[in-house]
Amino acid sequence: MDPNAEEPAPILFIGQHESQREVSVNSQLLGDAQSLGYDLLTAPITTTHFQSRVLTILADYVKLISKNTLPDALPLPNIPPLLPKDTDLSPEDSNSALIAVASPWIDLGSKDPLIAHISRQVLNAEVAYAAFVGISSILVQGPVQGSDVAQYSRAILEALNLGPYVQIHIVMPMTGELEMEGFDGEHLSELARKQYVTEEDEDDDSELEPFAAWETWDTIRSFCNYSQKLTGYPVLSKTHQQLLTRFLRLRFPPWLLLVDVDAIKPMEEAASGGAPLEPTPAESAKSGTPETKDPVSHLRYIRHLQQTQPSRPPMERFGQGYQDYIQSPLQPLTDNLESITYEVFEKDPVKYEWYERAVAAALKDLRKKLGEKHEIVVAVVGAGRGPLVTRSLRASKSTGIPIKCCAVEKNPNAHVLIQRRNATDPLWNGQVLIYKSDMRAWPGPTVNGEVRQVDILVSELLGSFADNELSPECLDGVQHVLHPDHGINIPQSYSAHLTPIATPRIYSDLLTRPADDLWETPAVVMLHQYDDLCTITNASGERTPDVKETWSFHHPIAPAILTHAFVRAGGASDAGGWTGGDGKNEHNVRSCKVSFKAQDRGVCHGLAGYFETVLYAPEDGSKKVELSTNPVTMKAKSEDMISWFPIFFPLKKPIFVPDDAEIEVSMWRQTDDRKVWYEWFVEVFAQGAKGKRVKVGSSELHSSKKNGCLM
Ligand SMILES: C[S@@+](CC[C@H](N)C(=O)[O-])C[C@H]1O[C@@H](n2cnc3c(N)ncnc32)[C@H](O)[C@@H]1O
Repeated sequence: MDPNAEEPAPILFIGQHESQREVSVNSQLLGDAQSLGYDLLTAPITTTHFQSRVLTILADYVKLISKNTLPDALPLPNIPPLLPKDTDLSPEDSNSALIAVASPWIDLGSKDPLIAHISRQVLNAEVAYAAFVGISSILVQGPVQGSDVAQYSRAILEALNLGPYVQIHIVMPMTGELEMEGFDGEHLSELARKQYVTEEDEDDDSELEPFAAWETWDTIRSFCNYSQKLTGYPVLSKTHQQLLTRFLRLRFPPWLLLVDVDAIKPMEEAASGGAPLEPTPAESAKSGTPETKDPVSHLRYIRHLQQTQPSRPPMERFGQGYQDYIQSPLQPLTDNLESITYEVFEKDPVKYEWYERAVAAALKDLRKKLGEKHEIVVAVVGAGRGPLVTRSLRASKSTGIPIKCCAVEKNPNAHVLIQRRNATDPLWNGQVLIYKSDMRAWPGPTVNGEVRQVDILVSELLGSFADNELSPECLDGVQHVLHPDHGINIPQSYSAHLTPIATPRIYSDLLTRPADDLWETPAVVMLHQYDDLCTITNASGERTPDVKETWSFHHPIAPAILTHAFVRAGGASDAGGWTGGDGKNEHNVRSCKVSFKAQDRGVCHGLAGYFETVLYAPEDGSKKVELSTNPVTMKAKSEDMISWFPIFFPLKKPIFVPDDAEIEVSMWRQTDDRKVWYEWFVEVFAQGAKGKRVKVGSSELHSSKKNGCLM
C-alpha cells in the first residue's frame, strides 16, 4: 500500500447494448464485439415470436371474458413454457460475457391483475431460462409510469429467488420517467383494462419530481431486503465525465453499457480502416462522422476517458481495495500491534511531519519560558517502533534546543525494536531512555539517579473518533509524570465529530453478516459509496457535509479532577459510578445532542464519525499545528493525511428522512471504570401543518457496551 506507487488505469467493463438488435447474439457476434474492444454484450432473452404468442394469449383471454357474464369465474391465463423459436440463447461457454435483457414490454406493477399476472410469468420464464443457460446478469426495465412499485418489487423479489447466481440490474432513469423504447409492438401497460387505470396514474407528475426515481429504487431495494444480487442501472442522457470518475473510484465500478450506438456488424463489413488508439475527445468526435465511419467511436471515447482519469488523492490510493470495507477499530491498549501495522501507519506523509513541527514549536516556547539552563525532557508515550522519537530528535536538531528524550511502550515486541533502534540509529545515538511499561504505571525517567519530571509528553493514541482508543484514560494515567506548572501535552486537545449518512452498500453488507452485535459496534471504514444527508454551503459557495462536533478532551486536565478521580477509585467517596464501578473514570464521560438539517429526502443508515486534534497551539498565537479527518477541515488542517479512515455508527433499521427534515442525534461516551463504550440514538422530525415539528422516525438505542474498549 505505497501511497506513491504508480496507478494502473482503473478497471472498466464496457458492454454494448442495442435495444432493437437486428442480428441474433451468438458466440460469433460476441467474438466480433470483443475484437472491437467491448467486454460485454447484451442479448434479449426472448424473441418477437414469444412476444406475439403472449399477446395472442392475452387477446384470446380478453375476448373470452368480454363474452362471459361471470368473468371472475374464469381462471387467469397461463403462459406455456418457452419454445425453441422463443429464444436465441443456448448454453455456451461464452455466456459469462453476456447480459441478458428481460422483455421491456411487460408491466410487472400493473394495477390490472391480468397484466401483472402475465408480466410476472414472462419475467419468471425469462429469468429462469437465462439462469439455466448460464447468464447470471439480467437487465430488467424499472416500473413504468403509473405502475404499483410494491407490486413490481414483489415480482423482482420472486425473480431473484429463481437461481442462486441471478443478479438483477434494474434500469432506472436518473430523473423523470423511464423511456419505453426498444421493442416492436405494444407495451402491456397500454393494454390495462379501463377500470384499473385511474386518472391519477395518467396525470402522474413524477417527471417534475427529481427524487421520484430514487424513491422508486429505494422502495425496490428495501422490498428486496437490500439484496446484493440487485442493483440499479442508471440511464444517462449524455456522457458525464465527472460521474464516470466517481463511478471509477468505487470499489466495484459498475459496468457501462453503450446503448444503441455503433451497431455491431459482422467482421467482414466492419473491417474498414482502424483509427489510432486513444484519440482525444475531439478526434473521437470527428472519427464518428459519417465520412470516416469509425465503427466503435463511442467505445473509443469511453476507453480514452478510462485511460486519462485524473489520479486519485493519496487517501484513495492508499485505501485502494478498502473502500466500504468494514473493520473493527484497533484496540492498541489491550492488543499488541504487529510490526506491519506500525509500518502502515509510518507511511503517512503528513502526520509525523506535523508532530515534528508541533514539538519544535513547543520546544521554542519552553526555551523562552525556562531559559537555556533547563534541560527539556521529552517523553514519547506509546512509542511503537519509534517514529515520534525520531521526529522529536529532529525537532531538537532543527531548533538547536537540546533535549533528554525517553520512549515508553507497553508492547514487548515493539520494545525490542526501539531498543535496537537506539543502538543502531545515528540520530538516536544510544541516548534515548527506553522503558517497557504501561504509561499509567511509569514513574517517570531517571536521569543521573534522579526521577525527573517530563516537560513535553508526546503521544499518538487517537482512534478514528478521537477518544475511541482510550487516549483520555491513558493520558490521565501518565499525567503524574508531567511538570505541573509548565508541562505540555502533544496533542493538547482532540474532538469527535459526526454527520448522518446514507450508505446502502455498508448496510447491505452488515445484513449478510451473522453476528447481531455488529449493529451495536462502531466500525472503521473508508467510506466511499455513501451520501451525506445534511449539507451546508461554505464561504466559497461549495456544498460540504454538515459535520458537527460531539465533544472534546483537553490535556493536561485540572489536577483537582485527577485528585477527585483518585479518591473515588478507592470507593471512599460518593455513591459510585452512574454506569458501574466506583466512578473514578466518570470525568471522561461525555454526551451530546446535535441537530442537522436534511435538504432532500433520503435514508439514514448511520453516522459517519471523524476527529480533529490540536497538536500544539504556539503561545505567540501563530498557526496551530492540527490534524483532521473531518472532510470539511481536513484540506486546511492536514491535507493528504492517510492514517485514519472514518468511523461508522450503524443503525439497525434505516430511517426514512423526508425533504427538509431535521435529524437529531443523541450520543454518549460511557464508562464503568473497566471499559469505555458508546451509545447512539437518532430521531427524525418533519415539518408538519402550521410549522409544527412532527417526529416521523427514530432508531432504537444502540450501545457498544458488549464490545467496549477495555481500560
Ligand atoms: C497508535 S500507536 C502509535 C505508535 C507510534 N507512536 C506512531 O505514531 O507510529 C499507539 C501505541 O501506543 C501503545 N500504547 C497504547 N496504550 C499504551 C499504554 N497505556 N502504555 C504504553 N503504551 C501504550 C501501543 O502499544 C502502540 O504502540
